[in-house]
Amino acid sequence: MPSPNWGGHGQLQLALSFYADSLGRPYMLTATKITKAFSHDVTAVRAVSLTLEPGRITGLVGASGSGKSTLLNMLAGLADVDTGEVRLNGERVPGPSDVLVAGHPQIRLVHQEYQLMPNVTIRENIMYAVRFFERTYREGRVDELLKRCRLIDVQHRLPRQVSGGEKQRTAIARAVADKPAVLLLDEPFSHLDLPNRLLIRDLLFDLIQYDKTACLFVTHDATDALSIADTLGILRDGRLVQLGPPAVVYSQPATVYAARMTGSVNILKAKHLLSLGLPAQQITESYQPDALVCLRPEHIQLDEAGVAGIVKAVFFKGSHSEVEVELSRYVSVRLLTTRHDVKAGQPVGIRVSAESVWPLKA
Ligand SMILES: Nc1ncnc2c1ncn2[C@@H]1O[C@H](COP(=O)(O)OP(=O)(O)OP(=O)(O)O)[C@@H](O)[C@H]1O
Repeated sequence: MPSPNWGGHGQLQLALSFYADSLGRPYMLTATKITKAFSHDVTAVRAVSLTLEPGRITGLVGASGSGKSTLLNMLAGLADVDTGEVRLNGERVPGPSDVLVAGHPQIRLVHQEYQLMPNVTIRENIMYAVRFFERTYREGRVDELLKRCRLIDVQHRLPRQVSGGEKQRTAIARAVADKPAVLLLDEPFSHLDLPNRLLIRDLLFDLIQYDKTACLFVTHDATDALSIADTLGILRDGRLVQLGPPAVVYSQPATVYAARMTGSVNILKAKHLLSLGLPAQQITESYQPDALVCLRPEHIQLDEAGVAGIVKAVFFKGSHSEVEVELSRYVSVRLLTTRHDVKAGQPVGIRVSAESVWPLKA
């Protein structure tokens, strides 16, 4: 049982405070219609509402400038909201203009630049977060985190003497060291090579499940969000345009932007579905001719008996290839195949099922 050196907290209350409020309810962060403008023509976040639940991961995907960092800062109590509110288990999270020291003790934000203390070791950086706890617990917790974050071999080095991935893992270890209720991460996977991305993804998943932290991370690349998040949000121009389970957002994107932000996609006018061999009656009954629809590449198959086209390009992706097929002067589509014998210029046939076509808003 951990017991920090500050007075006033009974041990039971402290133990509860790691996972729940004083009534024993698990921590939940809610944002209700929060908005932030920097000037009359720059509104970075517009009426965003979301809930972060214990042990669950929410990923927010948005292009550069879509308001991700501003949103994180408001959720962490590091920026004032103009309108709306952020609450942790019903209690308002104050902004910097309401308190002397900005930030909430139960909410941690890991920045893109890691913000490690440059002149102390990796171990001491993590230790700092649990400096108020008694020595035995403190040492044990740091050892545990060094092990889980695979930092044991570099623990006595300074931040400048370790790799980007090791710095990122140190920043995460430091942020979760005293088991905050909420962990917010700004682009945790950027600037990292694939092995490090996978390591951090697995590490986060593990830490959040284990400590029942409510987690939100923002990214401009949906690949990681799709694989780790329980809920996926799409942010555009400060607005949350879609929020739901990753599989739903991926297969039923609300808008063209949501479709493009979540992976490779074919976006067509409904009238061009005729070139894909879909029945004319079904198309005219379901869509206006110029309505936009989308079709993921994996839902188009190569099939000799299908609609004829010519391969324009083949992009090798390791486990599969993405193949661009021209079907007419106006219509080309991308499809996925595990075949390695497909070459540019080759005539092929393709097949699509009508159920995999999804209508989009512009
Ligand atoms: N301090 C500020 N003053 C004025 N405008 C700002 C300020 N901070 C951010 N902005 C503007 O608000 C908008 C959202 O910025 P924000 O940094 O939140 O986006 P982001 O999605 O995190 O971008 P990136 O992925 O490039 O980091 C942008 O148009 C940005 O130029």
